[in-house]
Amino acid sequence: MSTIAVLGAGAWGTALAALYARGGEAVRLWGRDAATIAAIEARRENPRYLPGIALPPSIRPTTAPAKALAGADLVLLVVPAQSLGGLAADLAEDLPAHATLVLCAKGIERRTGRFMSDIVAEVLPDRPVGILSGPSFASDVACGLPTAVTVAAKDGETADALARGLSTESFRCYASDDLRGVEAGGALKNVLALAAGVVIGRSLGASAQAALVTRGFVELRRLGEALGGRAETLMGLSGLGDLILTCSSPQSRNFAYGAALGRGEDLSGLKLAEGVFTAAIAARLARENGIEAPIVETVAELLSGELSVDEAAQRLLQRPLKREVG
Ligand SMILES: NC(=O)C1=CN([C@@H]2O[C@H](COP(=O)(O)OP(=O)(O)OC[C@H]3O[C@@H](n4cnc5c(N)ncnc54)[C@H](OP(=O)(O)O)[C@@H]3O)[C@@H](O)[C@H]2O)C=CC1
Ligand SMILES: O=C(CO)COP(=O)(O)O
Repeated sequence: MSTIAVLGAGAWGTALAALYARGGEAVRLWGRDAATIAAIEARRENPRYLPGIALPPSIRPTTAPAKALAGADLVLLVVPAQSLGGLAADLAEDLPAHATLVLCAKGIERRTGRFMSDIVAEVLPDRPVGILSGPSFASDVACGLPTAVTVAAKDGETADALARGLSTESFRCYASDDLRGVEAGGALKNVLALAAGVVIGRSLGASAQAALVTRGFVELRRLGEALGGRAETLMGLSGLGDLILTCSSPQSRNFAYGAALGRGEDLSGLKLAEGVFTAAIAARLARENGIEAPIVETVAELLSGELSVDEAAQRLLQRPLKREVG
């Protein structure tokens, strides 16, 4: 049995806590919001982020990071990408010496262009670090529905050990030593899910959706490779797999955000959509690396208000014709 500290009591942190508690691990769930933690303690439910899903009674919720971390073998960091640096710095002194960190956010730090593993390597150097990414909606996982994801680390043995430790009967983890490929896939698919949502929200049709997702995947692969990932990783669960999931389901918050944008609705009060924070920095990284990424760039300009939805669609349709491959 492992002792697992899950840091971040949002939808994904709560779902992972439920998954591993059900699997018989000792799970502590840390959240900064006292009301949410009190509700989990009292009602075995996270009413704010996973309403209606019963949580195992063995989860130990807390607002004290030191309590969550004491004796932990695995520490799952499950806060939004833009908050990871601050949280990692705050934890430094309470982290058990032997604990392996598993980074679960999907994004790129918008101010610096750092990936999640870069942030943690700077703030907590010399720590074993893994990335967990792949098609996995929190509510599915929290309910025990099956899926498969990728767990990556810099070296294959650490990745293998993490994949064994993090797999359960319903949650199948494949190991990878392509850390950058896995984190790039997870971050970039969110930007493309926004675009797919816009297509559906603006009623441009299922054909346009399929065309956009396919050309979006070309961009994900090109940019992911330019940033150091491997093509086969980007074609795996954390790239193509998660792209298929989030570009086709309104259950995806990124897709739902894009759909609301496409319908011209008020966007305030929507749930976390990581692609909103990643789009501009992904577009910048593409430009800096000489990568053609018109969909990513268009999403960034749409979000910044430089383009309207119809102008964005026209811009993509009116690009010069070219060969499909090459
Ligand atoms: N939901 C999903 O299906 C999946 C999500 N992910 C990824 O996991 C990450 C987290 O997403 P998710 O849990 O869904 O997001 P939610 O919006 O559901 O929850 C975010 C949680 O992080 C907390 N938080 C935010 N900022 C900080 C901070 N500075 N310090 C401490 N806690 C903080 C929030 O606390 P508070 O309530 O106090 O604001 C909240 O508990 C994202 O990168 C997402 O892409 C990955 C796979 C699946
Ligand atoms: O990453 C996810 C599923 O794999 C969750 O996607 P959303 O953040 O778009 O809801």
